[in-house]
Amino acid sequence: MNSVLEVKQLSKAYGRTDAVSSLSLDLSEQTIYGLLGRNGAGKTTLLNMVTGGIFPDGGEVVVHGRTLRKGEVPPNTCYVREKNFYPNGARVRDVLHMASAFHPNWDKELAGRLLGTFKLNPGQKMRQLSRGMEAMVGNVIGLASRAPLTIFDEPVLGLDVLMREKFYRTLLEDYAEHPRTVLLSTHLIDEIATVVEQVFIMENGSILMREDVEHIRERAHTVSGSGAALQAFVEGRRVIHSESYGHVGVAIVYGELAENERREAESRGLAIDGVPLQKFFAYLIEEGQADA
Ligand SMILES: Nc1ncnc2c1ncn2[C@@H]1O[C@H](COP(=O)(O)OP(=O)(O)OP(=O)(O)O)[C@@H](O)[C@H]1O
Repeated sequence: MNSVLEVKQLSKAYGRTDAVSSLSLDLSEQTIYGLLGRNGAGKTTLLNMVTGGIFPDGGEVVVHGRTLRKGEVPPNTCYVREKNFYPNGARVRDVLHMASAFHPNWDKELAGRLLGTFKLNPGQKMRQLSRGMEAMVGNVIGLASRAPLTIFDEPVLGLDVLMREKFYRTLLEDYAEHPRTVLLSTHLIDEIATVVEQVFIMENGSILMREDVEHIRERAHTVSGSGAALQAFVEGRRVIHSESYGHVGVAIVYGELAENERREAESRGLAIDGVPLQKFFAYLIEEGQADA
């Protein structure tokens, strides 16, 4: 598959803070990706460099095969920021109209329909919108742009559960008919687990893991039982996290478990369960910090 975005050894420091350090990643066409990381992990700094908002200290950004020059905004890309500044007095319809001028694939009919779906009044002034409604205007732009590379930074922040679900459902429906590359940056993995195909887990300005969501589900296990049996079972495996309560222990193990390995665990009185992705993500980051 063709590469839509290549980030090569990208770095950006603010004073002594390495917001992004020598980070590389690549996104292929027609795939939905998640960029996951806690507050301050460096996601927004990375996205700002990818979309030409800030210039890196080092490294390269290649969008649709072209290296971005200083100050250049990447072509065929829509970036829905977490925070936006709108002209004074601008109304929802004005903001959509402005956005339509930047995106050659803009679907006016879809934009109009989405305003209805998300209960937005086109005549309302932007500064009168709630935080969630303002985020939704950005999301309408991201969806209606149909840009070959569409990036959403924390798209559901400030939205209620119903609106979050509506946004994800609409994204998937539109993606099914108009596949493109979508990157969703968030700190809420469970919410996007059914939407994204691959995730990049970011911490301290670096990528800790790049993995298919399905693989994470298949490979992340909670193994629990007597401490001695658990100790023997996890020997040689990747243990992301472990806890013990007296003689009983719980370990989060990452890796494939064959049928005979499961049977072996059961015969030792160990129970094997899945791991909620948000928990896995938190443990992985803890492990990364312990290793650092
Ligand atoms: N303009 C700036 N000046 C100084 N430090 C900054 C600036 N922007 C970001 N940083 C620092 O760089 C690091 C990464 O911040 P960044 O906003 O990229 O993280 P993030 O993953 O997007 O976090 P969040 O989810 O909270 O938005 C943080 O330590 C932050 O304090």
